[in-house]
Amino acid sequence: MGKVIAIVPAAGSGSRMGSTVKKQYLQLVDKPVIMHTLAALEQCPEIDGIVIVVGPGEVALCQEMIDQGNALSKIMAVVPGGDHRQTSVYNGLCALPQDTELVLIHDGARPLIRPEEIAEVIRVTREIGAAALAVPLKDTIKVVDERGIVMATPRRETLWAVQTPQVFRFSLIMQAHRRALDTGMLATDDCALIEALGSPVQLVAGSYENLKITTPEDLVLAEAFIKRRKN
Ligand SMILES: Nc1ccn([C@@H]2O[C@H](COP(=O)(O)OP(=O)(O)OP(=O)(O)O)[C@@H](O)[C@H]2O)c(=O)n1
Ligand SMILES: C[C@](O)(CO)[C@H](O)COP(=O)(O)O
Repeated sequence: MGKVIAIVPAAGSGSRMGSTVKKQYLQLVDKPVIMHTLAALEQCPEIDGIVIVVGPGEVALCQEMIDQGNALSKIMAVVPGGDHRQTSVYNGLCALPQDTELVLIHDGARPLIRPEEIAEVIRVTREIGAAALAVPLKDTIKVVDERGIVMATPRRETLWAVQTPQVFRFSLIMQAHRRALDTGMLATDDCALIEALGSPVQLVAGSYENLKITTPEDLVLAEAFIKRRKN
């Protein structure tokens, strides 16, 4: 069997957080957000290596942070990202070794992922080729026009909020990204690129705790979840 390598896109600007320090480097209880994320990936026995994608000017800073947090032995490379999440992931894909079998993509800004959830998505990907963690939506969703007038109310039972990790066979995700480059498709997650190929993506029920740190209130929630886990 080939290797399972994680790509951690962490090159975003965090505009919705509105803080001077980028959200992936903000302190969350005992360490920066990104270090929580890396620790969970490190602890998952199914993962063989980790490639981190950071802002073009942050490679040295990130490398230094990793060297200081000396419990991280799986980091293979820190590479510069691009203007969009999709470009950052593609840069990570281009840095993977040839013997990679499965690629696991996990947002640097999702620090509450659990090693056992990661392992389950990997297990399902071995059967299907593409899988992602997700949760059923709790709210009723409205589709609106540009004035905010409601156009439709989709049936909630059909709606899931997709998270990361998203895991793919290496050849499949490479094909999907290259096709997106050719067609100019830009998506906010990697599953959408697989869907565009017409290939199946299996969702795996995850946890509402695996939130993405996006706006300031997410930090309050994440801190509460971490403290509850410590107790
Ligand atoms: N050019 C980009 C944009 C995003 N990301 C990463 O993709 C993940 C999810 O993106 P998001 O939460 O949207 O992060 P930002 O783009 O940083 O946030 P915002 O949209 O608020 O600016 C984050 O770990 C982020 O660092 C990335 O690697 N490269
Ligand atoms: C990939 C993702 O985490 C799935 O929820 C998300 O789409 C990435 O960030 P964004 O906030 O949607 O741009």
